[in-house]
Amino acid sequence: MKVGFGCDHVAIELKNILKEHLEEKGYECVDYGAYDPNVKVNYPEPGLKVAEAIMRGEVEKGVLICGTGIGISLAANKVPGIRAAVCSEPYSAKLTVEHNNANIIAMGARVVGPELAKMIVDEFFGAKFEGGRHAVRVQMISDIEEKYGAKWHE
Ligand SMILES: O=C(CO)[C@H](O)[C@H](O)[C@H](O)COP(=O)(O)O
Repeated sequence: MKVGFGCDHVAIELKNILKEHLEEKGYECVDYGAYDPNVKVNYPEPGLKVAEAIMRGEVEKGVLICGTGIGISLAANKVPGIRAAVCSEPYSAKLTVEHNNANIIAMGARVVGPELAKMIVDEFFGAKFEGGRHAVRVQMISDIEEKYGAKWHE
């Protein structure tokens, strides 16, 4: 599976740790920045890049990291079809795939340490969407996007 990574300048170290962690497990990781901790990057930029990469089919899922994981996920979720979930523990990371069919996991470099972050991504990428009643609810989220005229386009 190809995974897109994005972060702002405060989360580069954790991004690199998680990239290496997933690459050791056989995932192909595509890095959409930020790259240099000394160059400030506004979190909506990487959030948008990874979200659009998923919608274009360049990568299958994404990992987004900023100080809290919140801002970067808010940006990504503005792209129709994106379901980015901020998780600070593994249980939610598993359930957000099983129940919400999340395609991006977001977390905060100022919130979780590297070992917990690895557990979070392991649960996220190891989980499978359960469909059934959950598919009805995920479709309702898509219906809200459509109600307000949000449609994915290049
Ligand atoms: O988590 C955040 C946004 O959702 C943090 O506010 C940013 O990552 C952080 O603020 C960026 O670092 P800065 O030095 O405060 O610009």
